[in-house]
Amino acid sequence: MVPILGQASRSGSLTARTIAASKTTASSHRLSITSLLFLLTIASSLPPPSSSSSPKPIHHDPSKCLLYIAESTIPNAGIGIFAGTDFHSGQLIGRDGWGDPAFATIDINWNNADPISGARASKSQRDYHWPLTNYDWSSKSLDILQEEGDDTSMTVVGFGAVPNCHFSLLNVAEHGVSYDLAGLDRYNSPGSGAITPFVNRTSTARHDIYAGSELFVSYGSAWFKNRKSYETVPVKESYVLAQGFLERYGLFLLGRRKRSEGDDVVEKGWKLDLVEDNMILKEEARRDLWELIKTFSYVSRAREALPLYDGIIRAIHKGISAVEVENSMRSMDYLEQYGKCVDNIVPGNSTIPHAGRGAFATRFIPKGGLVAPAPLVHFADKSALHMYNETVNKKNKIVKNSKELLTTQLIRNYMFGHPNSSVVLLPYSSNVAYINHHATEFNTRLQWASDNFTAHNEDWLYKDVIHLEQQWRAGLMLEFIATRDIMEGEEILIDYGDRWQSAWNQHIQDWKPVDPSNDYNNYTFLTKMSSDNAGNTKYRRAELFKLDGAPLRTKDEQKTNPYPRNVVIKCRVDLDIGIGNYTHAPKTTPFYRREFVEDDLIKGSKKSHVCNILKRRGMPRIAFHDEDVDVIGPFLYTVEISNAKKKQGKHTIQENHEITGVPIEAIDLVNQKYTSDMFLKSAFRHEMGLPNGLWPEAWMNLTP
Ligand SMILES: C[S@@+](CC[C@H](N)C(=O)[O-])C[C@H]1O[C@@H](n2cnc3c(N)ncnc32)[C@H](O)[C@@H]1O
Repeated sequence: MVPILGQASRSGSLTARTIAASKTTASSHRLSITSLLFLLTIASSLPPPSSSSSPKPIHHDPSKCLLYIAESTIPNAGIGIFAGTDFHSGQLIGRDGWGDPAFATIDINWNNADPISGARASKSQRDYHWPLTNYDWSSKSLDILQEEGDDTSMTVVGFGAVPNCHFSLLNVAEHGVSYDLAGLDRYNSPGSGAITPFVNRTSTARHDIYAGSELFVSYGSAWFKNRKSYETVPVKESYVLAQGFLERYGLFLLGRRKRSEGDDVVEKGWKLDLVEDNMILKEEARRDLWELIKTFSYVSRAREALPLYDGIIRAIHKGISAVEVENSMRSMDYLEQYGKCVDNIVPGNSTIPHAGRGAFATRFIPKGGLVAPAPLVHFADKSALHMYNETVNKKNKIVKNSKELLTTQLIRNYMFGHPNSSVVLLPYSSNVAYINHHATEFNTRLQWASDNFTAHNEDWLYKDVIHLEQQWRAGLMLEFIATRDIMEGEEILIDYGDRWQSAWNQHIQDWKPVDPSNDYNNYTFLTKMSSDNAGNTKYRRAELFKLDGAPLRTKDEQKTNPYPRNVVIKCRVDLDIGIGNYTHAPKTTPFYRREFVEDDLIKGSKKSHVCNILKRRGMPRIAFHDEDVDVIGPFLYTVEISNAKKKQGKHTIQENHEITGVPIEAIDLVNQKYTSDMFLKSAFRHEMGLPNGLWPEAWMNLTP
């Protein structure tokens, strides 16, 4: 993912009203600045651009390579991802089993803070090199209920990282992740805590997609609005404004521009008159005018959304997105010649003990063939991945203890590195993160991208680490190549190298399962949690209390039969339902009581609140006559949510809620921060190695 780049310059802040009254000498070849300003500001809020609809039937052909990476159709946007066949509306993008993993990075600013003052590093100031800044997702956006740490950011490789965002062409919808430990348990596997449990993030087609189309996902308008260097990139509303502008421009070309409010000159069918002979400006003048509009120094997102000159009339007739779609397709010949297939592997359960998941071939791959491309995000300084214990500084502030390095972020296990180099590399295309190691029975090897592919700057391999540090955009690529014929269904394996193998051997030797009768001391390595653990009984993974089908315990029952301290109860309810706006901040905390409604589940999926269970009631017995069994229906719960904070204008309002009739689907038991397996002291951490001779000499800046 390298988002669309807009022009960086911006000047002035002209408002529509102040200049809309300017008169335009439309017949004149030379345009005055006021007429230009008029044109620049007549944008109005007409309906959004209509999407193109093609009569061509959709034909999904799973025998083809379903997805390619290739140079994006957006200028300067690096690589993008393209459909290799048609996809029906709603269809999974990829094939069965396809789903991307997400990696939680924890307290990255705190861990990179100044060790003396405790001043946190800031991502936006980029005072440490954290190139995933532009790839991070919030836990909420991935439907994750369990916050792993105080400040968690999620990196999603594959569809969370490769596709670009183009708000008028969004054709792919992304979904939440699942939580799944792949059977690696702290009580039975040395692999526990070494792999990510956040997996299977799927993507589906928002509408029918034709082969050759570039795929676009939404980063959300806020992504662009929060980043200075993207201040001119069009967001959703920019296309509405630009389309409105075009409609008025079309009238202007016919000499029928609106003179004042209420002047109804937009008669039906006027667009049919938009032919050369009817236009009041000659072709050359129209071209100059458009050139002026597109290059005038007043830059805005809406202006950047306007089409190029050749697309104006089509955009007026069919909508801007219809024109953009035409420009965002690549031919199959192009994709086969210049693209790289990312559909040769899918995730599955690994054949290797304790490894978790692996990657499996979807088709026969001949010896020497491309298994998968691996575009890379480079980290110039791997110490950014360090995680420290805490200490108290002179000002009584909890800061990192830079002398007590505890471990490194989990994502390190998914990176390539070298002990003599501060550089580490994260492959970010789909499914390559799942490729496991075998020292002898590997069937795949790595090489640098060989054909000057757009995503790979070979010269970076010969430049030093300082040069790499200055590059904030991804620009390197490895390729996974078959070392022998690989059959459909075989697990893809590479050799991570001798150092990785020795580290794993040592880990297996040292590893001991957690003692289930006394593991509260083990469940986190951070002393910041230890006061919370004091006197606690034991740890049991939260979700298990729901899976075993037992009714959830009420607050009263928990007095004698408590859940372990690592368990947090969360309710998915929408606290706005039935509550209007406040005209002023209330003096006492308002209390609301109501019955659970279906809308809670729909809207509440992203609104999850820590809650208490007050009461439980069983549903009447239900008889399934066809199966001739009686079953007890699920329980319904009364829950309380205390001191829920709500922002309204400049006020922060606290409310208390009691909601009755809450079904089990809306109640989640999640693990408290810092208590999941990735925080085990014993969890394995080691980067993967590249084959001898592949790691660039120019990056060897450390002595081991
Ligand atoms: C790049 S990831 C591979 C995908 C990973 N298996 C998963 O489920 O997400 C590398 C990690 O997988 C596990 N792994 C890979 N090869 C392994 C092997 N041969 N034996 C045990 N664990 C392995 C280790 O935890 C390693 O740190």
